[in-house]
Order: sequence, then C-alpha cells, then structure tokens
Amino acid sequence: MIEVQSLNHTFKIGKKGKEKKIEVLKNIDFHINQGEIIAIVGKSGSGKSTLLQVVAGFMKPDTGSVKVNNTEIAKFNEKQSAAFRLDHFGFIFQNFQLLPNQNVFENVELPLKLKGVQPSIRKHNVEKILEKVGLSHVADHYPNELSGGQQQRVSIARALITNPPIILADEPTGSLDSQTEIEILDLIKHLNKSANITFMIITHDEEVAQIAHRKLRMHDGLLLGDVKHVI
Ligand SMILES: Nc1ncnc2c1ncn2[C@@H]1O[C@H](COP(=O)(O)OP(=O)(O)OP(=O)(O)O)[C@@H](O)[C@H]1O
Repeated sequence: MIEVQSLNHTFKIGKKGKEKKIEVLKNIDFHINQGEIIAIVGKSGSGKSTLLQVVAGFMKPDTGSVKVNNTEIAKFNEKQSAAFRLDHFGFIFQNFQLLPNQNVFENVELPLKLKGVQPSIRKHNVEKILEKVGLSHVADHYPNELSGGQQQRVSIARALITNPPIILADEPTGSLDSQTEIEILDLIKHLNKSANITFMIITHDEEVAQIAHRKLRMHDGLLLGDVKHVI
C-alpha cells in the first residue's frame, strides 16, 4: 500500500554561505501493508514528523521514492499532492488543528466542500460520521466548547469523512489525559478492524505503539528495526 525507498532529506539552516546541513532522513526504506497499524517511534528530533510530512507530500524529499498503491507521489507538484491527499489520506494531529470559528459539523464537512460534494450528500455523510464517533449531540458546538478527547474525535471524523484508505497520525494522543488516550486508541483500533483503515502513527509514547501491528524505530534520521507485535 505504501512503499518508501531510499528516502533522503536534508534541512539547511543558518545564513547563506554559512549554511549548516542537517541530514534528517537517511536512506529510509519501509513498507506498510493495507490494513496495518504501523507505529514510528523514536526520540524527539529523530526525524519522525519529517518522515510523515514527506509521505503526505507536504514536503519533497531530496531523493527517493514514495509509492502509494503503486503511484509515485514523491515528485508530484503541490496541486497534484493536494488532490492525491484528499483522496487517499486523512490526518490526525496532536493539537487537533480544528478551525476555531467553525462548529463541529462545519469542521468535519470541510474536506467534502474541498472535493466539491453536493450540500445534501455532505449533510448526510457528516451526520453519519458524527454518529459513528459519538458526537451527534455536539454538532453545533465550537471547538473551544469541547473537551480534548471530543476535539480529537472531531478531527478523527474530519479525517474519515472522505473515506480515505490511510490515516497519518502525528502524536494523536499527545495532548490527552491517560483515560481519554485509551478511548481514542480504542477508536483507532476499531476503525482499523471494522473498516480496514491503514494507520501510520508517529509517537514517542510506548502506550500508543502497543496498538500497532509493527513498530519502526527512528534514530538520528535512520529507520531501525521492525519489531513484530500482536494486538
Ligand atoms: N523546517 C525545518 N528546518 C530546519 N530544520 C528542521 C525543520 N524541521 C525539522 N527540522 C530538524 O529536523 C530534525 C528532525 O525533526 P522532526 O520534527 O522530524 O523530529 P521528530 O522525531 O518528529 O521530533 P518530535 O518528536 O520532537 O516531534 C530536528 O533536528 C529538527 O530540528
């Protein structure tokens, strides 16, 4: 489903002429099968978020290949990447990234608007997904009126609304207390089992990594180990 080969990325920092190069991704190879939950673990600064940004097409690698369902996406231009993302990826972030001036319904509806889906179909699909994540009763609330767990459920609903086969998650429970973390991880496991959604989860939390079928460890730009793990 996702096949990453020989991926390299370097950031240049500092003034022109005196630039310092930081090699953040060093010859990364890995694959993710359909229906898998993969955790990318590793210390802060090891390159996990950069890897997710490159897989999502937000950032272009210096060299290497990223294939999703056999389509090479690493060399897409911005417009192609954005269109591909809408059809293939949903995103969950640590800080939820909800629009503060839009209510729950409108936040979840947004990706469908971007895809040009008709209003009546949008309404039907948003209502269905809000029911699925247990948020129908707060559809007209604004993000600041919700708990952290509820806000993360809204962002999960927004990630799911376009029916993507893959969800990319960057520290999805990083802002949540331990009880809410368990609820969100249960929801992720349920979505994986019931809808066969593939998850790539970036985390430095071993609890989160426990729900993964495989753990890949990043260390200083290198991807180490491929630890088999059964849920
Ligand atoms: N836009 C950027 N410009 C320059 N350097 C960057 C940029 N983004 C990240 N870096 C550097 O790349 C390295 C890897 O960062 P990255 O955010 O990918 O690590 P991470 O493993 O996700 O860390 P964390 O767990 O803290 O989020 C760090 O040294 C970071 O300072």
